[in-house]
Amino acid sequence: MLVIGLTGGIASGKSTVSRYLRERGAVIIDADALAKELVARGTPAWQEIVAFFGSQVLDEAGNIDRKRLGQIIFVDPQARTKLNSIVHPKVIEATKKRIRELKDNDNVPLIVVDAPLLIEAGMTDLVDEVWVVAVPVQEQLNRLMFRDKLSQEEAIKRIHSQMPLEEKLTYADRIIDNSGSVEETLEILDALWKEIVHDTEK
Ligand SMILES: CC(C)(COP(=O)(O)OP(=O)(O)OC[C@H]1O[C@@H](n2cnc3c(N)ncnc32)[C@H](O)[C@@H]1O)[C@@H](O)C(=O)NCCC(=O)NCCS
Ligand SMILES: Nc1ncnc2c1ncn2[C@@H]1O[C@H](COP(=O)(O)OP(=O)(O)OP(=O)(O)O)[C@@H](O)[C@H]1O
Repeated sequence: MLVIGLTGGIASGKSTVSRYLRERGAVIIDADALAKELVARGTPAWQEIVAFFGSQVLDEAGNIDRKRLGQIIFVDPQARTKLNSIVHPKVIEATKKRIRELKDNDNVPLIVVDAPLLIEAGMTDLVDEVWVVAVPVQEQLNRLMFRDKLSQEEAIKRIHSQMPLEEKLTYADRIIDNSGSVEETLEILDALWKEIVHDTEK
């Protein structure tokens, strides 16, 4: 069973790609969602985050205030490294476990690990192929500012908090060009799906 690691910069279009693959029958492991579960109130990761960042990153109910934490880690590399060191090992373990469970299920045609930091977090060993969703940085910036209602300065900081696209591309087994319309990307994926499912049935 093929395990694909789907990655790409912030707002490059990973969710758009993974939604299509899910509709075709792939099972998606969403690393952002796993990370969210792993920092739920009272968990060991939550405790470590509160110990380091203080209660300024909690909302009134004691949950992590993601907006607040984001405002810190996207501008402060040391804080980001610390958060990553708390969360990433746990995301890796949870992803490994989920892949093992899914591999025991014969009905799953394709497993997709949707992880924005697949390469940065050292998760490429968990997957058979790395797919990188690519958009020119100016287009990425426009889409990010529009989607998350960020200023240009805030959006640039977020983009710069990740590995540059050119470096990500050196890890890519396949590059998914999402610079055109969504319809064009879906056509690319359609062809890719036929090729992959055909290959795995051989
Ligand atoms: C920083 C946090 C609090 C922001 O939460 P928020 O709900 O606003 O955003 P969300 O989780 O949807 O992430 C949006 C995007 O930001 C980027 N991003 C998230 N965390 C990071 C990070 N540590 N470094 C660089 N980019 C990141 C990703 O492209 C992601 O898709 C949250 O993303 C977080 O806890 N990040 C650390 C966990 C992580 O590394 N997740 C990715 C697993 S591969
Ligand atoms: N081909 C496209 N043309 C125009 N807009 C697009 C295209 N693909 C995606 N978008 C839009 O760009 C934004 C970012 O896309 P998406 O949310 O899929 O990115 P992502 O990589 O999953 O983001 P994140 O890293 O934050 O998880 C969304 O508002 C989406 O609707």
